[in-house]
Amino acid sequence: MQSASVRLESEGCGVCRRREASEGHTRNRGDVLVPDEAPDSVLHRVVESCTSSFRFQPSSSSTGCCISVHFYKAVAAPPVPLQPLYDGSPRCHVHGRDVPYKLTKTITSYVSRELSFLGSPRSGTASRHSGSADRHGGERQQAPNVKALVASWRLCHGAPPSFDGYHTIQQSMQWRQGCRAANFLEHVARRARERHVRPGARRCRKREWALSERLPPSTRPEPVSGLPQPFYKSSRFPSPLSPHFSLSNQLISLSATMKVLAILYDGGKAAEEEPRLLGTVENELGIREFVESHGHEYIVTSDKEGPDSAFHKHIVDAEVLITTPFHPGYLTADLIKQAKNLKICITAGVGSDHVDLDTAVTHKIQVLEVSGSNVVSVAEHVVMSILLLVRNFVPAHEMIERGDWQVSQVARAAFDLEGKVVGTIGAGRIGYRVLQRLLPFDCKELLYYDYAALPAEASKAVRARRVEDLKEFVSQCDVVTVNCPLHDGTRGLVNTELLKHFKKGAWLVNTARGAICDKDAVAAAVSSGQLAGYAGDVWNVQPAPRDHVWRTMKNPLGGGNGMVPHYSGTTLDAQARYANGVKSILENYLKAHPQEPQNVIVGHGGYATKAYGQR
Ligand SMILES: NC(=O)c1ccc[n+]([C@@H]2O[C@H](COP(=O)([O-])OP(=O)(O)OC[C@H]3O[C@@H](n4cnc5c(N)ncnc54)[C@H](O)[C@@H]3O)[C@@H](O)[C@H]2O)c1
Repeated sequence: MQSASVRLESEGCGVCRRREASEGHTRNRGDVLVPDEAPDSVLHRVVESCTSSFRFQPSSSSTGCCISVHFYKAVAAPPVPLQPLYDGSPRCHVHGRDVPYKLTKTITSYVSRELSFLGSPRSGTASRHSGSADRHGGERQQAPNVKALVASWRLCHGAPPSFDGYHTIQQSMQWRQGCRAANFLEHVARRARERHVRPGARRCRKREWALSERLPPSTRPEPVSGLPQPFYKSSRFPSPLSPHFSLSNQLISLSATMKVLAILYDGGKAAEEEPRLLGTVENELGIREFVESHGHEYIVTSDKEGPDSAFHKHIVDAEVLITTPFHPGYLTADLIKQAKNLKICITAGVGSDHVDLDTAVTHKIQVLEVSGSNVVSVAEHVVMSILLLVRNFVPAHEMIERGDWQVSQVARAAFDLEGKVVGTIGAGRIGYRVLQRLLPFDCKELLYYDYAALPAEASKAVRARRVEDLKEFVSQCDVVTVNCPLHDGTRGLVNTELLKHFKKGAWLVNTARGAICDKDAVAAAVSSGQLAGYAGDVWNVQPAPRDHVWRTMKNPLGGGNGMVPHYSGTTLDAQARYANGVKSILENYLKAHPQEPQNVIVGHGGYATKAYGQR
């Protein structure tokens, strides 16, 4: 028996091919058989679908994309087995990177499905144009060619092929990222959409796109026995039995709309006047056009508290969540459980403690932040806060505003930073930059407490000494600055007990996270004079309630408060950096490119950093 075959072959781009040739590696390929007795219309339909969707001509290949499609008539007698389309591992190398490879399989399964649903040659089912009655009416059996496909797949794989379209599509939605082929699919979808919104523009698939958009659920036929249910049940995809089903529709669906939800802070008039306030609801991180040009929905809100909030409402079907530490949308374990589509959380800034990271790990949700985007901004703020506390700046300025002039009143609590011992809890990106910036002040000593020791060269460069015991560390410092992330090991770290070990009259600066310091313990220590002052911009709840004790606490001399709203890491310079960073993380996600390793807090199913607790 002669067979017509459709061969889907992963051809690879020039870079991949050269690399693979040098490694002696051959690409995997997949053949889908069209039995010889299949009516020409079936083959015609497949070829037409593939050519229109992939825009490859029969027997042609392309190096513009990692997928090419070959059509040919095989003369070999069956069984011409289905070649494994991928090697069992869901990954391959593209441009030397480890990226998902499953997409080729997905395409093959679509083609298989096209074939199988177009009908059994024996039952004489129909061509594209004549077959709608056939596809809708009467009972259909699983087509013999499906069985043949399953059987030959079994021969090759020892397992049946996945005809479970739902499963495959779901997965390919994930695999889309990083796979060069996915770019192509997105391109196809985008072109289709563009054409749709520009009626009359060139000959196009506008009709198909419009139909798939309009297809009401009721037009989807009931499941057919013997075929997997989930595929039919998926509301995203028209049934293959529908007259509107086509490979190209499926491909468009593949890159269908996802919801990107951003929780940002209200910028009000300031944001209207200053477009560089990118982290605001008004200016939307400057990525609306980018997100929407990819056909995705972009929801931006500041309404984040309580079950009726926009955050709680939209998180249920959002695929991407963007939050900012300056106005954090708290993604609790409960919310994660409700967020069935959620794949990736992006922190517009640094510090992802507003996400329940352990639950994100178990739900395989990636958590990324724009590492380094505002570390200089914060380090500068830390140095400023140390100086304003040590030099008693705030009461001096308030005196001037009041119209008073009493030098002794403020000078009695003012000191030089020179000759003091300053220590940082956490010597990561920010902590280390603080040490670097303190170097010219000729402090008596610079100390750090961190479970990860600095490399010898790095600690030598800032002349910092590591102290391994926290109580011992604080007891040696005149100034303590907190620069570690908030996690189980640091929540409430600076509490009544630890404060007893501070030098009497020490200064404490915390720009890391409010909850690292016990609110009431700190307020008590400031008012008793155990701490000469406390400064920072982070609060245990944000926005801080009007009556938060840290707003008004004072030391016995009426000073010692350097609190400001959470803004040290959101200078206009920092906003430009983290908005860009969010965009490039999103871009990588959409294109399935690997993320920058330093941005990954939780990767696929595991922590990618050691900064959030010793593991
Ligand atoms: N106020 C702001 O605007 C702002 C902006 C950016 C970052 N931050 C906060 O600063 C934190 C640090 O940022 P980074 O970029 O320096 O992070 P980083 O990951 O570079 O450094 C964190 C350091 O803390 C250390 N650490 C973790 N747990 C510790 C513990 N229990 N004791 C001692 N050290 C510990 C880690 O080992 C690491 O060296 C962020 O997690 C965030 O919470 C605040």
